[in-house]
Amino acid sequence: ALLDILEYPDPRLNRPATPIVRVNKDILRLADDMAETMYDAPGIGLAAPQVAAGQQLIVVDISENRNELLTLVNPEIIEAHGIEEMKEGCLSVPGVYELVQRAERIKVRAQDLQGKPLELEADGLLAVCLQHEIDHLHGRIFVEHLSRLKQNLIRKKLTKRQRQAG
Ligand SMILES: O=C(O)C[C@@H](Cc1ccccc1)C(=O)SCC(=O)c1ccccc1
Ligand SMILES: [Zn+2]
Repeated sequence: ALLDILEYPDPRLNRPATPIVRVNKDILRLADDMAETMYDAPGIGLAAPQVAAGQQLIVVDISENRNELLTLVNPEIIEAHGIEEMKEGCLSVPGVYELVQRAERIKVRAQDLQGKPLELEADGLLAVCLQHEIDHLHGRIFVEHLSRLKQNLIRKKLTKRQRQAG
């Protein structure tokens, strides 16, 4: 099912997600709904806090044909190297695209939906997207990497937009 994506500055976006102890059918359903919601948005990633779910679960698909879904349970960055800048967007901050500095290459440890441990190395867009999604699990939005001034402008713009939307 399509889920509602929370919009900045919703306080639920700043709440750290809790680790998933056991992947049960509710988590499987959430992962499925998150993937459907990501493809529909469209986006290249989505984190559970963005759909008001407080679990450590993210979905990512940066493929051209939108058919290489990556679902990560309790993901954590265990290695980070270099620095790169990339323009980022966020489904919770519609219409805002800003340059953000992140690690150029990372190693991520997680579990898959069968609860099996997995480790993956990433660079380029996948590394940026994984860092962006894992930030969401810690209650961090990409705009928080920007200047205070920019954050205030974005907050004003979005709250005005939300008022108009009624
Ligand atoms: O809010 C999110 O987590 C989704 C976000 C992920 C992301 C985008 C760019 C850099 C880092 C992380 C998005 O997918 S925003 C939409 C977007 O960037 C996009 C949408 C369709 C095709 C390609 C990109
Ligand atoms: Zn985001």
